Amino acid sequence: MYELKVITQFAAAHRLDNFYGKCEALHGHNWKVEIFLRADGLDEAGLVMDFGKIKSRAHEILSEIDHTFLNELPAFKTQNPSSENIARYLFERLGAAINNDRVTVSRISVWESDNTSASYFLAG
Ligand SMILES: Nc1nc2c(c(=O)[nH]1)N=C([C@H](O)[C@H](O)COP(=O)(O)OP(=O)(O)OP(=O)(O)O)CN2
Ligand SMILES: [Zn+2]
Repeated sequence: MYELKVITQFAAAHRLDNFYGKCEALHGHNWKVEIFLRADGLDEAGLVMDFGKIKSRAHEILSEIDHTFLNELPAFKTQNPSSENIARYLFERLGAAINNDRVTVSRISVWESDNTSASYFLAG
């Protein structure tokens, strides 16, 4: 099994409803995003997938949330833009854009700070 990791980032504002603490208030983060891909085999170039293609797909999707107020986006109208929900959202969006019969987005980790992250990943 092969695994790739691409690190990217976005900046956005959010607040957490039903959270009784300072994160109820509007504030922002520079989120670091780790994208993990897995494949059993390689393509004819010996790659899981071109890093450039992964970065390009990620840029397209992250540009929709970069420098936004996450709570106002359709994806987060009915669920808090917590790091957990952002990780699942990006897992689903990037999976739809990248997965093929050989390659799978296997994990997304989003880091709100140097010390705190949340991940969504394929079980098993
Ligand atoms: N499991 C989660 N916990 C928290 C999330 C989250 O997305 N998932 N988010 C927050 C807030 O977004 C908040 O901005 C971060 O809070 P916190 O780490 O407590 O605050 P600081 O970055 O200021 O760090 P300190 O060093 O503790 O001051 C909260 N929790
Ligand atoms: Zn926050």
